[in-house]
Amino acid sequence: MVGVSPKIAPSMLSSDFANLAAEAKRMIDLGANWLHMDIMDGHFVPNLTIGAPVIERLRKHTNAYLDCHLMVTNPMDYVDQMAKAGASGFTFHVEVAKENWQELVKKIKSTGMRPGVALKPGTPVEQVYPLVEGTNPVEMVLVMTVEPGFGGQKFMPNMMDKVRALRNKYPTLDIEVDGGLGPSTIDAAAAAGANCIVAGSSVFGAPEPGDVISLLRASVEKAQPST
Ligand SMILES: O=C(CO)[C@@H](O)[C@H](O)COP(=O)(O)O
Repeated sequence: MVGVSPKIAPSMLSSDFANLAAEAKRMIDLGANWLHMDIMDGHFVPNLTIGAPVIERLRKHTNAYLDCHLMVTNPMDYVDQMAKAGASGFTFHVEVAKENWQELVKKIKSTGMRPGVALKPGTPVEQVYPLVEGTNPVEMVLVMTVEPGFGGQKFMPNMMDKVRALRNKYPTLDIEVDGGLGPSTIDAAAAAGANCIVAGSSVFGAPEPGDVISLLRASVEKAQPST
């Protein structure tokens, strides 16, 4: 498989938010590629987390790629503030961008952030195809493997059909999976074709988080040799 490399992204939702800068450094020192930041507005999902002010403060402590997942009803309202705060990737949900995704992707790109699109478990994968194939395409698809909103939920193996369909169509696309990923579920996700792996509770809850990060990476490398 050419062009995709493993990106292991601990979900900072499971970190000690009171020590976010130290937690971010700890994850990068342990081998994480990205830091996954869950932005929730209490409306698109029934939970409220962090927003641009926290990204901005965290950015002062790390150069890491901040992979921001916007679980919000009005993603357009967040583009400028997230870019100014120092977000690296801006992934919005297709369910709330059916009308304006072209404008949204254009705006995200104009700020220098990398656009991605996410889909909830109940959303057919076909809905994201136009966003990957357009003249101004997204650069990542995030397949939710739990209902968005909370960490610590059970991985939904039937979402692997979506991952497989995307990988078959787009051999070099970054495909991210998020929700319930850990040592017991990574092989299914990697075999289906996911290369960007978000993992919260399995990493932060482990006695040796670095071992889990290494295991996740090894599984992706084994399933998808990148040369
Ligand atoms: O976006 C979300 C939840 O909505 C995720 O990023 C979770 O935070 C992943 O947590 P685990 O399922 O790995 O514990």
